[in-house]
Amino acid sequence: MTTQYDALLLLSFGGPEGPDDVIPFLENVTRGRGIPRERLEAVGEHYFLFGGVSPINQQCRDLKAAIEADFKEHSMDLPVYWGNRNWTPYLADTVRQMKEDGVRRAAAFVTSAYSGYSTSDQYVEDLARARAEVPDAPEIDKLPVYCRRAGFLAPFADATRTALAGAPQGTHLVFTAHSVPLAQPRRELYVAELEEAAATVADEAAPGTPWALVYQSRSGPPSQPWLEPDVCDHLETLHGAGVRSVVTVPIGFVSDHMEVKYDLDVEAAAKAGELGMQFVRVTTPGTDPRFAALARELVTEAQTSGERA
Ligand SMILES: CC1=C(CCC(=O)O)c2cc3nc(cc4[nH]c(cc5[nH]c(cc1n2)c(C)c5CCC(=O)O)c(CCC(=O)O)c4C)C(CCC(=O)O)=C3C
Ligand SMILES: [Fe+2]
Repeated sequence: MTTQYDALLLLSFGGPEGPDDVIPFLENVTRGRGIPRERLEAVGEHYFLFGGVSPINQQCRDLKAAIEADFKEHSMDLPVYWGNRNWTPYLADTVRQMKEDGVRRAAAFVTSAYSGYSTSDQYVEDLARARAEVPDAPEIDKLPVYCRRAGFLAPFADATRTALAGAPQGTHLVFTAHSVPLAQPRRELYVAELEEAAATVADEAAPGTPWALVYQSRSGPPSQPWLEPDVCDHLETLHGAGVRSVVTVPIGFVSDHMEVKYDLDVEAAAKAGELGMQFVRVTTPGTDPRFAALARELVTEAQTSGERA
């Protein structure tokens, strides 16, 4: 079976772009999800610390431009659209625009590499909901998860190798991903894919270097169990074991958005500082040309195999 796509949709999370956006954005993210008010207020402060601007939207604009440049270079003649779950440009508005432009069948490249509810299934639900709002909406297939692909892993491996080259003997690698509730559907697969990705990057960057996969950015009520250990607790454990230097690899993310810039660069870095540990955080794939090219590879493969997520 072959599928012909006539557009690529970059599908992302969305983030506020000014102080007045912060609270409405957080309300969009947490609607009906039982996140305690105190947690919302605390996370609001993370955004206000950065002027109410999340880096994620500009990162999406930059990735879209990188994908367009890659398409052009490889004579791939597909328009690229961008829509978000939680902030403008809202997905439904993008789908409406695609429909008006005559798009019939699009492939969606999601800014998350893994299987699981938050990382994959929720984006599929977003697509269905947005399409339901638009009469005669184009078909939109989510492209397969890409956590095993070189276009995603090689930029991490290179950045990790470089960071380790400047770090002292005895440095540990700390891979981080967004925590999710233990009860979340498909949590086991999410964890298994993260473990595999971390092992691959550790092995490519520095075989034999001690590493662990830990979690960050937990929310939800304290009574609800989420994936652990938290990165800050892990730093304490390492410190107790005599480790004095870590290189942190945010393997669960594709760009240096707020969960990276605050939860790692501010919070975890401060924790390491208190403990007297050296803390280096490596960059995510972002607009690495190999990552931009991955969108084209996945579209091309989907067109020839008909494989979908
Ligand atoms: C697995 C996962 C990813 C990785 C996959 C992916 O990248 O999509 C991710 C990414 C992101 N999460 C982000 C922001 C937030 N996530 C929240 C809340 C939650 N995240 C969850 C999971 C994940 N989240 C979950 C289970 C919740 C609880 C509520 C719910 O069940 O949905 C909240 C509410 C406040 C709080 O409690 O933290 C905020 C503000 C941003 C934007 C950053 C920016 O602005 O730059 C990004 C990229
Ligand atoms: Fe999140």
